[in-house]
Amino acid sequence: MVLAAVAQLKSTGVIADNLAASVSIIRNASLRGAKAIFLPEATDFIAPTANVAALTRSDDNRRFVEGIRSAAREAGVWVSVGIHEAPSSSQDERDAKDNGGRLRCYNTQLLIDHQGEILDRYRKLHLFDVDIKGGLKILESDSTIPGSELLPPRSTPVGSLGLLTCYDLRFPEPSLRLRRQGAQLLTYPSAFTVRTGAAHWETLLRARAIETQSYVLAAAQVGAHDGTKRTSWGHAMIVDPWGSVVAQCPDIQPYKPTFCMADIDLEALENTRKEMPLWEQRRGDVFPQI
Ligand SMILES: O=C(O)CNC(=O)[C@H](CS)NC(=O)CCC(=O)C(=O)O
Repeated sequence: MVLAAVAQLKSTGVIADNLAASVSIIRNASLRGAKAIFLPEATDFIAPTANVAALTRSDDNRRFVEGIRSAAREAGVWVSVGIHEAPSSSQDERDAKDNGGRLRCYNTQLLIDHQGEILDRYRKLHLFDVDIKGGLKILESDSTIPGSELLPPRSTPVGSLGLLTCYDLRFPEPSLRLRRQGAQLLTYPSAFTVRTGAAHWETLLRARAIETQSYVLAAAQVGAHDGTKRTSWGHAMIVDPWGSVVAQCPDIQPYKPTFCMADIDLEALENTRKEMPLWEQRRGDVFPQI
């Protein structure tokens, strides 16, 4: 058995503050025995859309990534963290411009090992473009370039880990593909809205855990983000392969940076999979594409 921690915090437009909160969570969770620590989507900053391109390319943002890598190395733990990632070459930068000529970025989850090395950069595949009556209109693709590939699961101290992000949660096909490729845990760093989170968040997380018979690690942004109209749902949690919520962060205001932890029991996971062998029962003859 090994402990995993998921974080809940409220990122602001001040990158250095968000780094300090994240480093403190990494240190405290590792002191309490966690071997892998999961931070939310957009932990580096949440700011008005007009500021996203410049903040993404700022020295502060480079320092953010270096600071998380150092904290992982010093604590000797693995860290997953959601960031805004600039395209790496000037050609990619040109391709990244939106219709208005604005520079876009990737919504990226970094997976960092206990030595501070960045092993994976998962770029969010499904972007949150919605227009819901009652005032929820968000066009993530205005500021974000969609990723183009699912990464194979990565072997970590808490098990074989599949990387996904936030809105990807609504699409079962990548989670099923990752499970077929051997994932035992799925991670969804998120910044769900209050409107959709109240209705769908826990149900979707538990559904993904139940149908893939995997742990689901869901770090989350929480609360009203300064300078924006956005408020995040929080409810960061860990769900086990049977679908039980085995850890959840507090929903008490004022929101403080926090984390919750659960034991990852891979033996119980394998038993669950043996007792109800969904993967031997799938109708690949009828649904070959997964
Ligand atoms: O890049 C950033 O600044 C942070 N990213 C986000 O907050 C993203 C895109 S706007 N949020 C979601 O995907 C929410 C999904 C959601 O709420 C749902 O599926 O219901």
